[in-house]
Amino acid sequence: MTGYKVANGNGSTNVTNGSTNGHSNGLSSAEYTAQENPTMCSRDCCSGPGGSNRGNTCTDKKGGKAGSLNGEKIIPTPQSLLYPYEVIEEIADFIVKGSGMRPKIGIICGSGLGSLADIIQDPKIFEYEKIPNFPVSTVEGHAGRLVVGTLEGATVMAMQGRFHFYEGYPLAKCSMPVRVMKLCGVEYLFATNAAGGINPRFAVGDIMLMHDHVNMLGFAGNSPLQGPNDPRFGPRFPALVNSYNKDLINKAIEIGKAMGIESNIHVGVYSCLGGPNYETIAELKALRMMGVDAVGMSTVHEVITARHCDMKVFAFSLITNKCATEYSDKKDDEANHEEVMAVAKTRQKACCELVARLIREIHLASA
Ligand SMILES: O=P(O)(O)O[C@@H]1C[C@H](O)[C@@H](CO)O1
Ligand SMILES: Nc1nc2[nH]cnc2c(=O)[nH]1
Repeated sequence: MTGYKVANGNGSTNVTNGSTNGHSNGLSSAEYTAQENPTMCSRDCCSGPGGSNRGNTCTDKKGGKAGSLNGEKIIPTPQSLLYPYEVIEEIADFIVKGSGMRPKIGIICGSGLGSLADIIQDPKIFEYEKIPNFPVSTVEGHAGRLVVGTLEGATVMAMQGRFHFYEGYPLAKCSMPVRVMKLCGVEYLFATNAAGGINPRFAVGDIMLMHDHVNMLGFAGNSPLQGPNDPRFGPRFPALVNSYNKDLINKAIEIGKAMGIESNIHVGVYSCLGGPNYETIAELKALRMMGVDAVGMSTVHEVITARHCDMKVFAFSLITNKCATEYSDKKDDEANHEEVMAVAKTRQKACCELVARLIREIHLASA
Protein backbone atom coordinates (compact mmCIF):
# COMPACT_ATOMS: atom_id res chain seq x y z
CA MET A 1 0.00 0.00 0.00
CA THR A 2 1.31 3.47 -0.85
CA GLY A 3 1.99 5.61 2.23
CA TYR A 4 0.38 8.99 2.80
CA LYS A 5 1.18 11.84 5.13
CA VAL A 6 -0.69 14.47 7.13
CA ALA A 7 0.57 17.68 8.68
CA ASN A 8 0.56 17.35 12.45
CA GLY A 9 -0.33 20.99 13.05
CA ASN A 10 3.12 22.23 14.06
CA GLY A 11 4.60 22.41 10.59
CA SER A 12 6.18 18.95 10.48
CA THR A 13 4.81 15.80 8.91
CA ASN A 14 3.60 12.47 10.27
CA VAL A 15 3.44 9.34 8.21
CA THR A 16 0.06 7.76 8.88
CA ASN A 17 -0.07 4.82 6.54
CA GLY A 18 2.28 2.58 4.63
CA SER A 19 5.75 4.03 4.92
CA THR A 20 7.34 4.26 8.34
CA ASN A 21 10.48 6.20 7.44
CA GLY A 22 8.88 9.42 6.15
CA HIS A 23 9.69 8.61 2.51
CA SER A 24 7.20 7.67 -0.15
CA ASN A 25 6.88 3.93 -0.73
CA GLY A 26 7.11 4.68 -4.46
CA LEU A 27 5.20 3.12 -7.33
CA SER A 28 5.31 -0.40 -8.63
CA SER A 29 6.52 -0.68 -12.22
CA ALA A 30 2.90 -1.34 -13.32
CA GLU A 31 1.68 1.78 -11.50
CA TYR A 32 4.54 3.76 -13.02
CA THR A 33 3.69 2.59 -16.55
CA ALA A 34 0.03 3.50 -16.10
CA GLN A 35 0.94 6.95 -14.82
CA GLU A 36 3.38 7.61 -17.68
CA ASN A 37 0.87 6.62 -20.36
CA PRO A 38 -2.48 8.18 -19.50
CA THR A 39 -5.18 7.65 -22.05
CA MET A 40 -6.61 10.67 -23.80
CA CYS A 41 -10.08 12.07 -24.10
CA SER A 42 -11.91 14.22 -26.62
CA ARG A 43 -13.54 16.67 -24.22
CA ASP A 44 -13.59 20.32 -25.20
CA CYS A 45 -11.11 21.09 -22.42
CA CYS A 46 -8.49 19.06 -24.26
CA SER A 47 -9.03 20.43 -27.72
CA GLY A 48 -8.49 23.55 -29.76
CA PRO A 49 -10.60 25.12 -32.48
CA GLY A 50 -10.23 22.07 -34.67
CA GLY A 51 -12.29 20.16 -32.15
CA SER A 52 -10.28 16.94 -32.06
CA ASN A 53 -8.24 15.91 -29.09
CA ARG A 54 -4.76 17.09 -29.71
CA GLY A 55 -3.10 15.92 -26.65
CA ASN A 56 -3.57 17.58 -23.25
CA THR A 57 -2.98 14.83 -20.76
CA CYS A 58 -6.23 13.74 -19.24
CA THR A 59 -7.26 11.06 -16.79
CA ASP A 60 -10.42 10.13 -18.69
CA LYS A 61 -10.03 6.42 -19.31
CA LYS A 62 -12.44 6.14 -22.22
CA GLY A 63 -9.96 7.25 -24.84
CA GLY A 64 -8.68 3.78 -25.72
CA LYS A 65 -5.11 2.61 -26.02
CA ALA A 66 -2.43 4.61 -24.19
CA GLY A 67 -0.85 7.25 -26.47
CA SER A 68 -3.47 6.91 -29.16
CA LEU A 69 -7.11 7.68 -29.79
CA ASN A 70 -8.96 5.23 -32.04
CA GLY A 71 -5.61 4.18 -33.41
CA GLU A 72 -4.59 7.77 -34.23
CA LYS A 73 -1.29 8.81 -32.66
CA ILE A 74 -1.63 11.63 -30.17
CA ILE A 75 0.76 14.52 -30.54
CA PRO A 76 0.66 16.79 -27.50
CA THR A 77 -0.50 20.32 -28.30
CA PRO A 78 0.95 23.02 -26.03
CA GLN A 79 -1.45 25.74 -24.93
CA SER A 80 -0.06 28.45 -27.19
CA LEU A 81 -0.86 26.36 -30.29
CA LEU A 82 -4.54 25.94 -29.45
CA TYR A 83 -5.29 29.28 -31.12
CA PRO A 84 -2.73 30.06 -33.83
CA TYR A 85 -2.34 33.66 -35.01
CA GLU A 86 -4.40 32.99 -38.14
CA VAL A 87 -7.37 31.72 -36.13
CA ILE A 88 -7.28 34.78 -33.84
CA GLU A 89 -7.02 36.98 -36.94
CA GLU A 90 -10.08 35.31 -38.44
CA ILE A 91 -12.13 35.93 -35.27
CA ALA A 92 -10.95 39.57 -35.10
CA ASP A 93 -11.86 40.13 -38.78
CA PHE A 94 -15.32 38.69 -38.12
CA ILE A 95 -15.87 41.19 -35.30
CA VAL A 96 -14.36 44.24 -37.04
CA LYS A 97 -16.29 43.57 -40.26
CA GLY A 98 -19.49 42.68 -38.41
CA SER A 99 -19.41 45.78 -36.21
CA GLY A 100 -17.81 48.23 -38.64
CA MET A 101 -15.63 49.38 -35.74
CA ARG A 102 -12.05 49.10 -34.54
CA PRO A 103 -12.40 49.28 -30.76
CA LYS A 104 -9.64 50.91 -28.76
CA ILE A 105 -10.64 49.74 -25.29
CA GLY A 106 -11.51 46.18 -24.27
CA ILE A 107 -13.58 45.45 -21.18
CA ILE A 108 -13.99 42.09 -19.45
CA CYS A 109 -17.03 42.03 -17.19
CA GLY A 110 -16.63 40.10 -13.96
CA SER A 111 -19.30 37.97 -12.28
CA GLY A 112 -22.45 40.05 -11.87
CA LEU A 113 -20.83 43.03 -13.58
CA GLY A 114 -22.33 42.45 -17.02
CA SER A 115 -24.02 45.84 -16.81
CA LEU A 116 -20.66 47.39 -17.71
CA ALA A 117 -21.51 46.31 -21.25
CA ASP A 118 -25.10 47.56 -21.03
CA ILE A 119 -23.96 51.20 -20.93
CA ILE A 120 -22.31 50.90 -24.35
CA GLN A 121 -24.04 53.07 -26.95
CA ASP A 122 -25.08 51.88 -30.41
CA PRO A 123 -24.12 48.33 -29.47
CA LYS A 124 -23.42 45.61 -32.00
CA ILE A 125 -23.95 42.34 -30.18
CA PHE A 126 -22.25 39.06 -30.99
CA GLU A 127 -23.47 35.96 -29.17
CA TYR A 128 -20.45 33.77 -28.39
CA GLU A 129 -22.13 30.81 -30.13
CA LYS A 130 -22.18 32.78 -33.38
CA ILE A 131 -18.51 33.82 -33.30
CA PRO A 132 -16.31 31.32 -35.15
CA ASN A 133 -14.07 29.28 -32.86
CA PHE A 134 -15.32 31.02 -29.71
CA PRO A 135 -15.97 29.04 -26.51
CA VAL A 136 -19.29 29.40 -24.70
CA SER A 137 -19.93 30.85 -21.24
CA THR A 138 -21.17 28.27 -18.78
CA VAL A 139 -21.31 30.31 -15.55
CA GLU A 140 -24.32 32.13 -14.14
CA GLY A 141 -23.77 35.87 -14.32
CA HIS A 142 -21.73 35.59 -17.53
CA ALA A 143 -24.18 36.18 -20.38
CA GLY A 144 -21.90 35.06 -23.21
CA ARG A 145 -21.99 38.05 -25.54
CA LEU A 146 -19.46 40.40 -27.05
CA VAL A 147 -20.71 43.97 -27.21
CA VAL A 148 -19.02 46.49 -29.54
CA GLY A 149 -19.93 50.17 -29.57
CA THR A 150 -19.01 53.52 -28.08
CA LEU A 151 -18.66 54.66 -24.50
CA GLU A 152 -17.92 58.27 -23.57
CA GLY A 153 -16.80 58.85 -27.16
CA ALA A 154 -14.34 55.92 -27.24
CA THR A 155 -14.83 52.77 -29.32
CA VAL A 156 -15.00 49.80 -26.99
CA MET A 157 -15.63 46.06 -27.00
CA ALA A 158 -16.86 44.29 -23.90
CA MET A 159 -16.99 40.63 -22.98
CA GLN A 160 -20.25 40.09 -21.15
CA GLY A 161 -19.02 36.79 -19.80
CA ARG A 162 -15.49 35.46 -19.47
CA PHE A 163 -14.01 31.98 -19.56
CA HIS A 164 -12.63 30.36 -16.45
CA PHE A 165 -10.11 27.58 -15.94
CA TYR A 166 -12.59 25.71 -13.71
CA GLU A 167 -15.07 25.49 -16.60
CA GLY A 168 -12.61 23.08 -18.16
CA TYR A 169 -10.93 25.50 -20.54
CA PRO A 170 -7.13 25.64 -20.69
CA LEU A 171 -5.71 29.04 -19.72
CA ALA A 172 -4.81 29.91 -23.33
CA LYS A 173 -8.45 29.41 -24.23
CA CYS A 174 -9.64 31.48 -21.25
CA SER A 175 -7.51 34.42 -22.35
CA MET A 176 -7.77 33.92 -26.13
CA PRO A 177 -10.31 36.81 -26.43
CA VAL A 178 -7.62 39.22 -25.20
CA ARG A 179 -5.59 38.40 -28.33
CA VAL A 180 -8.72 38.85 -30.40
CA MET A 181 -9.11 42.29 -28.83
CA LYS A 182 -5.50 43.10 -29.72
CA LEU A 183 -5.99 42.18 -33.36
CA CYS A 184 -9.23 44.22 -33.42
CA GLY A 185 -7.11 47.26 -32.47
CA VAL A 186 -7.57 47.37 -28.69
CA GLU A 187 -4.82 49.22 -26.80
CA TYR A 188 -6.29 49.23 -23.28
CA LEU A 189 -7.64 46.24 -21.36
CA PHE A 190 -10.09 46.90 -18.53
CA ALA A 191 -10.45 43.62 -16.60
CA THR A 192 -12.94 43.39 -13.73
CA ASN A 193 -13.77 40.60 -11.35
CA ALA A 194 -15.70 39.64 -8.25
CA ALA A 195 -13.35 38.61 -5.46
CA GLY A 196 -13.17 37.63 -1.83
CA GLY A 197 -11.57 40.22 0.46
CA ILE A 198 -8.67 38.84 2.49
CA ASN A 199 -7.35 42.19 3.67
CA PRO A 200 -9.25 42.78 6.94
CA ARG A 201 -9.64 46.48 6.07
CA PHE A 202 -11.81 45.63 3.05
CA ALA A 203 -15.58 45.69 3.35
CA VAL A 204 -18.12 43.98 1.14
CA GLY A 205 -18.90 46.30 -1.78
CA ASP A 206 -15.45 47.96 -1.79
CA ILE A 207 -13.46 48.22 -4.98
CA MET A 208 -9.81 47.14 -5.05
CA LEU A 209 -7.77 48.60 -7.88
CA MET A 210 -5.25 45.92 -8.80
CA HIS A 211 -1.64 47.05 -8.75
CA ASP A 212 -0.14 43.57 -8.76
CA HIS A 213 -0.99 39.90 -8.64
CA VAL A 214 0.25 36.55 -7.33
CA ASN A 215 -0.16 33.95 -10.04
CA MET A 216 -0.90 30.75 -8.11
CA LEU A 217 -1.62 28.78 -11.30
CA GLY A 218 1.75 29.97 -12.59
CA PHE A 219 3.42 28.74 -9.38
CA ALA A 220 2.01 25.35 -10.35
CA GLY A 221 3.55 25.57 -13.83
CA ASN A 222 0.51 26.63 -15.83
CA SER A 223 0.52 29.63 -18.16
CA PRO A 224 -1.53 30.84 -21.13
CA LEU A 225 1.81 31.42 -22.88
CA GLN A 226 3.03 27.84 -22.42
CA GLY A 227 4.34 26.32 -25.64
CA PRO A 228 6.07 27.79 -28.70
CA ASN A 229 5.99 31.60 -28.74
CA ASP A 230 4.59 33.51 -31.71
CA PRO A 231 6.55 36.79 -31.80
CA ARG A 232 3.69 38.45 -33.70
CA PHE A 233 1.95 38.55 -30.32
CA GLY A 234 4.94 39.32 -28.12
CA PRO A 235 8.29 38.19 -26.70
CA ARG A 236 9.17 34.75 -25.37
CA PHE A 237 9.86 36.08 -21.86
CA PRO A 238 7.58 39.01 -21.08
CA ALA A 239 8.31 41.09 -17.97
CA LEU A 240 5.37 41.67 -15.65
CA VAL A 241 6.71 44.13 -13.07
CA ASN A 242 4.80 47.08 -14.55
CA SER A 243 1.69 45.18 -15.57
CA TYR A 244 -0.90 47.47 -14.01
CA ASN A 245 -0.78 50.96 -15.48
CA LYS A 246 0.05 53.42 -12.70
CA ASP A 247 -1.45 56.45 -14.47
CA LEU A 248 -4.77 54.67 -14.81
CA ILE A 249 -4.68 53.62 -11.13
CA ASN A 250 -4.02 57.23 -10.09
CA LYS A 251 -6.77 58.54 -12.36
CA ALA A 252 -9.19 55.97 -10.92
CA ILE A 253 -8.32 57.09 -7.38
CA GLU A 254 -9.10 60.70 -8.39
CA ILE A 255 -12.37 59.60 -9.98
CA GLY A 256 -13.25 57.70 -6.79
CA LYS A 257 -12.73 60.92 -4.82
CA ALA A 258 -14.88 62.88 -7.26
CA MET A 259 -17.59 60.24 -6.89
CA GLY A 260 -17.39 60.53 -3.10
CA ILE A 261 -16.45 56.85 -2.66
CA GLU A 262 -12.76 57.23 -1.81
CA SER A 263 -13.18 55.32 1.47
CA ASN A 264 -14.46 52.35 -0.56
CA ILE A 265 -11.52 52.34 -2.95
CA HIS A 266 -8.32 50.46 -2.17
CA VAL A 267 -5.23 49.51 -4.11
CA GLY A 268 -4.03 45.96 -3.65
CA VAL A 269 -2.80 42.57 -4.79
CA TYR A 270 -5.10 39.97 -6.37
CA SER A 271 -4.50 36.27 -6.64
CA CYS A 272 -6.22 33.81 -8.96
CA LEU A 273 -6.80 30.23 -7.81
CA GLY A 274 -8.17 27.51 -10.05
CA GLY A 275 -11.59 27.16 -8.39
CA PRO A 276 -14.44 26.33 -8.64
CA ASN A 277 -14.32 25.75 -4.89
CA TYR A 278 -13.80 28.69 -2.60
CA GLU A 279 -10.76 28.57 -0.34
CA THR A 280 -10.06 26.88 2.96
CA ILE A 281 -9.06 28.99 5.93
CA ALA A 282 -5.51 27.60 5.78
CA GLU A 283 -5.25 28.64 2.11
CA LEU A 284 -6.60 32.11 2.87
CA LYS A 285 -4.13 32.48 5.74
CA ALA A 286 -1.29 31.49 3.41
CA LEU A 287 -2.42 33.95 0.74
CA ARG A 288 -2.60 36.74 3.31
CA MET A 289 0.94 35.93 4.46
CA MET A 290 2.03 36.22 0.83
CA GLY A 291 0.65 39.75 0.66
CA VAL A 292 -2.56 38.98 -1.21
CA ASP A 293 -5.50 41.32 -0.53
CA ALA A 294 -8.23 39.73 -2.65
CA VAL A 295 -8.74 36.29 -4.14
CA GLY A 296 -10.63 35.17 -7.21
CA MET A 297 -10.65 32.71 -10.11
CA SER A 298 -9.82 34.82 -13.15
CA THR A 299 -8.07 37.92 -14.55
CA VAL A 300 -4.41 36.99 -13.99
CA HIS A 301 -4.04 34.92 -17.19
CA GLU A 302 -5.91 37.64 -19.12
CA VAL A 303 -3.48 40.26 -17.80
CA ILE A 304 -0.47 38.08 -18.69
CA THR A 305 -1.82 37.68 -22.23
CA ALA A 306 -2.52 41.41 -22.51
CA ARG A 307 0.93 42.43 -21.28
CA HIS A 308 2.55 39.89 -23.58
CA CYS A 309 1.02 41.75 -26.53
CA ASP A 310 1.80 45.14 -24.98
CA MET A 311 -1.65 46.32 -24.01
CA LYS A 312 -2.09 48.83 -21.19
CA VAL A 313 -3.95 47.20 -18.33
CA PHE A 314 -6.39 48.55 -15.77
CA ALA A 315 -8.07 46.00 -13.49
CA PHE A 316 -10.21 46.03 -10.40
CA SER A 317 -11.88 43.59 -8.02
CA LEU A 318 -15.29 44.17 -6.55
CA ILE A 319 -15.13 42.71 -3.04
CA THR A 320 -18.25 40.55 -2.88
CA ASN A 321 -17.48 38.66 0.33
CA LYS A 322 -15.10 38.80 3.22
CA CYS A 323 -12.84 35.77 3.58
CA ALA A 324 -12.31 34.13 6.95
CA THR A 325 -8.60 33.90 7.73
CA GLU A 326 -8.94 32.63 11.30
CA TYR A 327 -10.69 29.52 12.56
CA SER A 328 -12.39 31.74 15.14
CA ASP A 329 -13.99 33.85 12.37
CA LYS A 330 -17.75 33.57 12.01
CA LYS A 331 -18.56 30.08 10.73
CA ASP A 332 -21.71 31.11 8.82
CA ASP A 333 -19.63 33.44 6.64
CA GLU A 334 -19.14 30.91 3.86
CA ALA A 335 -18.75 32.31 0.33
CA ASN A 336 -21.38 31.42 -2.24
CA HIS A 337 -22.03 32.47 -5.82
CA GLU A 338 -25.56 33.78 -5.12
CA GLU A 339 -24.12 36.23 -2.61
CA VAL A 340 -21.33 37.18 -5.04
CA MET A 341 -23.92 37.99 -7.72
CA ALA A 342 -26.24 39.82 -5.32
CA VAL A 343 -23.45 42.07 -4.01
CA ALA A 344 -22.21 42.76 -7.53
CA LYS A 345 -25.72 43.87 -8.47
CA THR A 346 -25.81 46.43 -5.66
CA ARG A 347 -22.48 47.92 -6.82
CA GLN A 348 -23.05 47.86 -10.58
CA LYS A 349 -23.86 51.56 -10.71
CA ALA A 350 -20.65 52.64 -8.97
CA CYS A 351 -18.54 50.25 -11.08
CA CYS A 352 -20.14 51.49 -14.31
CA GLU A 353 -19.53 55.11 -13.36
CA LEU A 354 -15.90 54.46 -12.47
CA VAL A 355 -15.28 52.67 -15.78
CA ALA A 356 -17.16 55.25 -17.87
CA ARG A 357 -15.32 58.18 -16.28
CA LEU A 358 -11.93 56.55 -16.74
CA ILE A 359 -12.68 55.75 -20.38
CA ARG A 360 -13.76 59.36 -20.87
CA GLU A 361 -10.36 60.54 -19.54
CA ILE A 362 -8.49 58.16 -21.86
CA HIS A 363 -10.58 59.31 -24.78
CA LEU A 364 -10.12 63.01 -24.04
CA ALA A 365 -6.36 62.57 -23.53
CA SER A 366 -6.01 60.92 -26.94
CA ALA A 367 -8.35 63.29 -28.82
O1 LIG B 1 -15.36 36.07 -13.40
P1 LIG B 1 -15.07 36.46 -12.00
O2 LIG B 1 -13.66 36.30 -11.61
O3 LIG B 1 -15.57 37.87 -11.69
O4 LIG B 1 -15.95 35.49 -11.09
C1 LIG B 1 -15.69 35.14 -9.74
C2 LIG B 1 -14.90 33.87 -9.70
C3 LIG B 1 -15.96 32.82 -9.98
O5 LIG B 1 -16.20 32.73 -11.36
C4 LIG B 1 -17.16 33.36 -9.30
C5 LIG B 1 -17.31 32.78 -7.94
O6 LIG B 1 -18.42 33.32 -7.28
O7 LIG B 1 -16.95 34.79 -9.18
N1 LIG C 1 -11.57 32.26 -5.26
C1 LIG C 1 -12.55 33.08 -4.91
N2 LIG C 1 -13.25 33.68 -5.86
C2 LIG C 1 -14.22 34.52 -5.48
N3 LIG C 1 -15.06 35.26 -6.23
C3 LIG C 1 -15.85 35.94 -5.38
N4 LIG C 1 -15.55 35.65 -4.11
C4 LIG C 1 -14.53 34.76 -4.15
C5 LIG C 1 -13.77 34.10 -3.14
O1 LIG C 1 -13.97 34.26 -1.94
N5 LIG C 1 -12.79 33.27 -3.58
